[in-house]
Amino acid sequence: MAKVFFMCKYAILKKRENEVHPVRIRIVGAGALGLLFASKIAATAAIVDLITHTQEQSDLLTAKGILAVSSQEEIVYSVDAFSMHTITGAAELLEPVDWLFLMVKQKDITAALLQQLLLLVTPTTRIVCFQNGIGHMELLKQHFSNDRLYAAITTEGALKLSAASFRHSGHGTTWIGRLENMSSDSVEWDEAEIILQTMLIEAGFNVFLSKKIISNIWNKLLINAVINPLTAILQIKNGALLESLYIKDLMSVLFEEGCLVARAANITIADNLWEQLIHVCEKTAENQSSMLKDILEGRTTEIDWINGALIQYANQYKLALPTHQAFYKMIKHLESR
Ligand SMILES: NC(=O)C1=CN([C@@H]2O[C@H](COP(=O)(O)OP(=O)(O)OC[C@H]3O[C@@H](n4cnc5c(N)ncnc54)[C@H](OP(=O)(O)O)[C@@H]3O)[C@@H](O)[C@H]2O)C=CC1
Ligand SMILES: CC(C)(CO)C(=O)C(=O)O
Repeated sequence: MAKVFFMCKYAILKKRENEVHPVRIRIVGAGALGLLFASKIAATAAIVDLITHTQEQSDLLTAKGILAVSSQEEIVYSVDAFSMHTITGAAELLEPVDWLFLMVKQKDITAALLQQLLLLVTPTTRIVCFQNGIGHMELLKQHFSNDRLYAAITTEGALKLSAASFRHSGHGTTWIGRLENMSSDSVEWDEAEIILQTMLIEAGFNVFLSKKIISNIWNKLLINAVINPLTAILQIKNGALLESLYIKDLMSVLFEEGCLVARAANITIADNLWEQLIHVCEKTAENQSSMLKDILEGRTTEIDWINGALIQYANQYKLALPTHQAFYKMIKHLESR
């Protein structure tokens, strides 16, 4: 039987005694990624709270903590959790935070959520968006200035098992970067950014600060735009994509069409991006992609922000993306069943 450990606030508070100002993090979205980051951060000297969608989930998390499940052990992390609906009526009761991590899906970034976010931050809170795909940062920019907006790209893998438990399905790397333009030689990371990176490394994440986050976002987008729709339509795990020459041909066509758009948008594509794509399939061979999971569980997918977004850019540049168009329509059909 797996061993169960309890990480309680008492131990964490004791650890904080000598600290001048522990970094404060607020995580919006207590799904797979939110539970992973909240639990690992809760085990450091940082202070973290979680904003859930429902009252039921915040009550459960407050009472029982987050259960991190692995094949060797189960660990319970105690966290503060509040539901979005309760706190928007009494946001002044929340502690101010240094960083807000936005960990909802693309479809959840609605006008209402953006209004609610305004209540969860102070003018100095910086916001980091972890979504796969593109389109979300444009929405965020309508409400927050560029100098406090960050994007993150992560290859961590997390699976939500229940409202208060998750499995860390794959260790990866996370790149965090300011949205405002940074020329590669003139960058000095400020103290808050270094503190955040140090804390996340202490929490067990492999984290880099990136001067080219837009290019990181697009490079991951080009990978997701191949793996996600193919695995979702064929209903196979990521590794199985590499087992057929026919599928590899399709991967290559999707990849080349995606690169066409990225080049038109002036994005730097990594020289070895195709090799990276193959490596992702190998490294996550046993995983179901997020799009396959969404389809199997009857949820809408992030296709509109992945292949759909590429198609929109292509229209703007008058480029044809017939294969992405076809896959987009097939996923939309599967979503509508
Ligand atoms: N999981 C992973 O391994 C990775 C995920 N990502 C990206 O991270 C993002 C999140 O993914 P993931 O964690 O898997 O998704 P999940 O669906 O597991 O989590 C999203 C969470 O956001 C909550 N939510 C939705 N709307 C609101 C709201 N208005 N207020 C508060 N909470 C809300 C949902 O609550 P409810 O379900 O109750 O509606 C849900 O708990 C996605 O864009 C994904 O592409 C990137 C890399 C890896
Ligand atoms: C990289 C990949 C394809 C891993 O499954 C992913 O990000 C996803 O499933 O959305």
